[in-house]
Amino acid sequence: MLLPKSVNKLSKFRSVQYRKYFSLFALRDEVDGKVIGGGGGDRCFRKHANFGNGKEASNYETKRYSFNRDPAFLEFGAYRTQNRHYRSQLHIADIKDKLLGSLPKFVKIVEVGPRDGLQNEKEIVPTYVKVELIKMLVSSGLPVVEATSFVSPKWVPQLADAKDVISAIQGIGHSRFPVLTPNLKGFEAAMAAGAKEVAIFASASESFSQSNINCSIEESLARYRDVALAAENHKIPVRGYISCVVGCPVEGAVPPSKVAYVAEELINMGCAEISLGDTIGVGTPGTVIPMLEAVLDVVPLEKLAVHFHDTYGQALSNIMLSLQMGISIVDSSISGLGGCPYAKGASGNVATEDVVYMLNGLGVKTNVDLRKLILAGDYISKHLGRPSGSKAAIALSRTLTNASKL
Ligand SMILES: CC(C)(COP(=O)([O-])OP(=O)([O-])OC[C@H]1O[C@@H](n2cnc3c(N)ncnc32)[C@H](O)[C@@H]1OP(=O)([O-])[O-])[C@@H](O)C(=O)NCCC(=O)NCCSC(=O)C[C@@](C)(O)CC(=O)[O-]
Repeated sequence: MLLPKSVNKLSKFRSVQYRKYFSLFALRDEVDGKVIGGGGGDRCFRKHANFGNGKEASNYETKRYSFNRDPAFLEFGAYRTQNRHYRSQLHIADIKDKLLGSLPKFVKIVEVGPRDGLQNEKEIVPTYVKVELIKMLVSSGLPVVEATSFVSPKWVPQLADAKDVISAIQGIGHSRFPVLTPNLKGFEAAMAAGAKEVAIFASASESFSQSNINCSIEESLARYRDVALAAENHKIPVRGYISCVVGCPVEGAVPPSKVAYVAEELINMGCAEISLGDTIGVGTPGTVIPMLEAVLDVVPLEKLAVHFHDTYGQALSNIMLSLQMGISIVDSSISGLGGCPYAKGASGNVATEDVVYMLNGLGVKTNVDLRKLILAGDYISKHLGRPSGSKAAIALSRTLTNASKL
């Protein structure tokens, strides 16, 4: 391959394949994901990062790189030694396009920490702490913060203050605050408290349905039809969850066809969105792909959300492949809080900070400010008296010297 010799020649390349090449080598700020540099290899990366920071690189090393200061052209750079000429390997862009070309440009993050994250906490978290957490999450730019559940306080004592939480967050920011409602009783209580969106939660596993909501899958679907109808009358959007989409703590592997069946029932009753929950975090890309394929056969892509727990450390890889399959709604929980009271051993959801960090690195927009997110995680982790479950938050808190001063 001949290296282009002039900017004019490069411009020709740029007009055709600029985006591809540029993002292949883009170096992004680790916190906000903004592009600060790029290049065709480690060395180009470093040099370009220097320019991105506004510093002139004037040492001998610099001269050995063939690159232009315009970030758009850097990817065409090459590294030469006396014996070898290292090229930018433009064909790698095809691989990148194959692997990442289908990623959505924007991902909507549904923060479930105040509900899914806290519902499993044994010590009751005071209402004011929940409200402050929600305010901090809203200020980070999260578009949806699932706030609480209107379930039986005997079943989930931690969320017995649902009414107070909802009334305290009325009018905060521009985020939406859906709440879980297992039946008409919960729906009516949610409406009375001022909730404007609800979520219903079915399961693809019979055993889990029994242990979580004390009824069979069919009974739950009948209840949810009533809730969905009531919501339609109130012009309230309904989200439908399906638990155990890959595995169940009692039954083991769950067939994708069963998930597809429940998903279609939920769609038919009017759910605006279906969130697929790997409740016990056993899924891997190998088991998640067939499940998503089965559901995509009956639910439009834009209505699907993924909800991965990170029990086996698989959540980010499962999210990545979901994005590659075109899904653009991802549930996550601040600091990786959570677990389900009716799924023993299930750990928290994937941490929101980790998801945002990954999406920033991929150049996928979320409109979420990772610094503010880290502050929210810091707040709740301190209250709970344990370290954050987010690896990105822990690592960044070290480098961002004092997170509370950001
Ligand atoms: C569904 C029920 C209520 C059935 O519970 P039940 O005991 O079968 O219901 P019941 O109708 O016989 O009522 C029993 C008592 O609960 C009351 N009750 C009944 N409904 C309500 C209500 N809405 N709000 C407040 N109180 C309620 C009702 O009034 C009665 O009170 P009593 O007469 O004994 O004083 C119960 O099983 C329940 O509340 N379960 C909720 C369990 C739960 O919240 N699980 C966690 C959420 S799901 C999840 O985390 C998974 C997900 C979504 O994140 C996705 C994933 O990761 O997989």
